[in-house]
Formats: sequence, structure tokens, C-alpha cells
Amino acid sequence: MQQPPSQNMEFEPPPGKVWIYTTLVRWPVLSDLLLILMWLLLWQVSSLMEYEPHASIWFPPAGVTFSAILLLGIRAIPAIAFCCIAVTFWEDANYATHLPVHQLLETGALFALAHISAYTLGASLLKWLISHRDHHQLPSLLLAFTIIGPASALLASYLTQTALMISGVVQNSPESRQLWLPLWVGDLLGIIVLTPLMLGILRRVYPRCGGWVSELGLRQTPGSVWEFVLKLLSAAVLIVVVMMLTAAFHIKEMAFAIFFLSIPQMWIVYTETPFRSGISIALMSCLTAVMMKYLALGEDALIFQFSISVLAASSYFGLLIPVLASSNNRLRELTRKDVLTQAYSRQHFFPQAELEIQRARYYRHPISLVVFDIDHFKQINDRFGHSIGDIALISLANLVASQLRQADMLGRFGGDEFLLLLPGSDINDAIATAERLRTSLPQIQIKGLHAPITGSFGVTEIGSEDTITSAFETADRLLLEAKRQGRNKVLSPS
Ligand SMILES: Nc1nc2c(ncn2[C@@H]2O[C@H](COP(=O)(O)OP(=O)(O)OP(=O)(O)O)[C@@H](O)[C@H]2O)c(=O)[nH]1
Repeated sequence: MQQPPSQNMEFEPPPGKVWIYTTLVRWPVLSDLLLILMWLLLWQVSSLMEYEPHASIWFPPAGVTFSAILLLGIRAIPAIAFCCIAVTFWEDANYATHLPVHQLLETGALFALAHISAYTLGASLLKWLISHRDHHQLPSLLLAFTIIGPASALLASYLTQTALMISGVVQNSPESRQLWLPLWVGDLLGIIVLTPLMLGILRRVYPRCGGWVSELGLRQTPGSVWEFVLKLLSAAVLIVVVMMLTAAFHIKEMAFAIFFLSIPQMWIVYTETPFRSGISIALMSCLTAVMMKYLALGEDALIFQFSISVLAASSYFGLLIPVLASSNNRLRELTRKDVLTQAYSRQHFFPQAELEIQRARYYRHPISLVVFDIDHFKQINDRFGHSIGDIALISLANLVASQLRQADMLGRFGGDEFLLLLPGSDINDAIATAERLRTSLPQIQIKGLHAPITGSFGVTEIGSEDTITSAFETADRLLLEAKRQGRNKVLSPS
């Protein structure tokens, strides 16, 4: 059944850092301050990468806004509005335009309105999709993100251009009516590259929000930091070499070699945690933007930044492979084992037993099957309750498992009936094993169960003409015969 996202699931802090999270939970205003600090810091970074007036080649604050609204909803708006107004004053100082305070406030408010409304629309739509879909459908959510993210960036860029014109910061000329394009490139990159990473960071900054982020199933155990640094360095070297060659030889086509960055990036994606992959994409994008600025590669800006965007988007889809592989393993494990007793499920036991029979035949080793069942188990359930019945089944499986050799295989046929495959055991060994189990069953002690557990056993050696099904039928018949003869017995073909 589809579960709604659990909005209240708290972030689980790593041991040793619990105090940070309890402090953030106690004073949420600290979380807001951290959000503001991140936004302004990244804005400062982006202002170093301005490649057209008012437009940066990389505008990471867009990624912060989008992920903050995605995570916190409208609760994020005051902090982001504050940032938009603050940077308007900052820009005024940078460009030395010395506009009056009321005009700066108006410009800041218009910028905030343009920026926030576009991203609120996009993030709310994505959030709605997340809450109305099975979270495990990650591929379709990622697809939605790669469509909605750039579309909201486009809307934000167009609205920001309009806001700048209304406030008089830029003139309403045919040239400035094209401003949306460089604005879009920066915002688009900020969103695609940073949103997943920022979601991970903000989830830690706001421990009470975004339980659904954890439910996306992207959590994995990180490997060695040094190996990660080595991979990052190889990617960084590749960027630096490609960009320096492009700048040195002035050959535009050389810029396309940036696509080789996909090799170290995919290496990171397949071997590191999703959080580290996010860090890598953000760092590569930042390094590209900085190099572009300092090597004066503005003409090739679109090639580089679109390559990084495409790489980021494909990385997110690449992330799905380890996630899907681990959930596949989980599912396989669930079908392999019986959830209650941890014995092999019937579906796994029979084909596996067939293979073991073939192996035994090949090596000319004996192999036997025991089928057994608790006596009067229904009465245990009826007298002491189903929970006690469950504990009895678990204890029985544990007891049998503790007495098995490594090659032996325990399966649960269903209810209180179990299967035991004994490779290397002939009929006499198998009878001895079954007898040993039968005499140890009454030793099982369960709180609340005031009756000894006994069991009945059917034992057969699997002959050269037998299959696992025919051997099961023989052993099961013997088990029923043992029941008929008064239970607590081991029967084998006479
Ligand atoms: N507690 C619990 N009971 C189960 C489970 N699966 C099946 N049962 C019950 O196990 C009982 C099986 O009873 P039977 O094997 O038919 O009969 P029995 O009482 O063991 O009698 P004999 O086999 O003739 O000695 C039924 O009452 C089932 O409802 C389970 O997972 N947990």
C-alpha cells in the first residue's frame, strides 16, 4: 500500500554530533540563520563568476531556494526573501549605483517576488508529485525533477528580468530583453547541480523536516575519504587540463572534451554515496565556472555549463543503479528466507535442494530429507496464544539451525512444517539426526508456554531415481504415519 511521506521523521544524527541536532531542534532560528548564511555565501561565490551584467555563469542560490522550499515549504520564504533584499543592497554597493534606500527595497522586494514565486511553484509541484507517488519510483521522480527544475529556472529568469526592468535597474532595451537567457543558464545549473546536495545538507540543518528524503532509499555507508578525494582530484585534473588546452589553442571543439569528465564522475556515482556524488557534481561545476572566469573562456561558457548540467542529470539517474541493486538484493533476501523463522522459504528450498541432489549424485554422495512438524501445534496456539505459537516456531528453527552442519539446509514448508536437507547423510545418519532433534525439542523453554514441545519426523534417503518432490512426498507420508502412530516419533521407510 502506498504510504504518505512521513513529514515528521527526524534526521538521525551520527553519534558524537547529537548536541548539534538537539540545539537546532531547540532553536529553529539557528537553522534559519544557517540557511541565510549558505544562501549569501553561495551568492558571493556566484558573483565572482559574473559573465554578463547581473548574470552569473553559475547561480547556486537558486539551488538553495529550490531545495529549501521543497523541504520546508512556505516556512523557507522569509529567510530567502531577506537574502534577496540583502543582496540587492550588496549589488548596489558593488556596482556603486547608490540608489536611494526606498528604490533598493522596492528592487529587492521585486527580485524576491520573482525568484521566490517561480521556485515555490516548481518546488510545490515536485513536492506534490512526491507525496502522491510511491517514493520508490525514484526514476520517475528524477525525471520530474529534471523537467520541473529547469522549467522553474526559466520562469524565475524571465520574472527576474521583468523585475529588474520594472525597478529600473536595467533599461527596457531589446538587448536587456535577452537577459533571461544568461540568467537561466546560471539558475539552471544552480538547480540541477545543487538541489540534491542541498536537500541532504538542509535535512541536517532542519532535523525535524523532510522525512521523505530519507525514505528515498539513497542512504548508503560511505567508504574511505582518501579514495573519494583521489577520485575528485582525477576529475579536477581532467577539467583543468581540458580548459587550459581550450584556452591555450583557441580551438572551440576542444571544449567538448569536457564530456570525458563523465568517466571520473560515473566512477564516483557507482562507488560512493549519493551525498558524495552530489558534492562531486557541485565541486566540478564550481571549478569549471571559476576556471572559465579566470581563463576568459566566456565564449565557451554554454558548452561547459551545459555539459556539467547534462552530467549532473545523468549522474542522478546513475545513482539509481546502486539503489535499485540494493533494493533488489533486499527483495531477493525476503523471498529467500521465511520472515518469521529465518529458515529458507519453500520457494527457495525446493530448487536449491534439486541442485544439491544433482551435486550429490555427481560425487556419488548420499543425501537425505527430513520433514517434521510440531505435535498439536494448533492447541499451543489456542491455549497460549498465537504470539507464543510464533515464539515456539522461532525457537524450534533456532534449535534446529544450531545443530546443523554447514551443508545442511533448513526450510519452512508452511505452518509448523519444516524441511531439512542433509547432504552427505545416508538413511542411518539422517535417522540419527532426526532422533537427536526429537529428543532435544522438549528442552525448548518459552515463557508462558506450560507444555513441552514435541515433534514428529518423516525421514527418507533420496535415491538415484528420486526428485526433491518425490522425496518430499515419501517423507511427508512417513510424517503423517508418525502422527497416526501417536506422534513424537521418527519414521523411515522400512
Ligand atoms: N502462531 C502461528 N501459528 C501458525 C502459523 N502458521 C500456521 N499456524 C497454525 O499452525 C496450526 C497447524 O496445525 P496442524 O499442523 O494442522 O495441526 P496440529 O495442531 O499441529 O496437529 P498435528 O500436526 O496433527 O499434531 C494451525 O492452527 C495454524 O493456524 C504461524 O506462522 N504462526
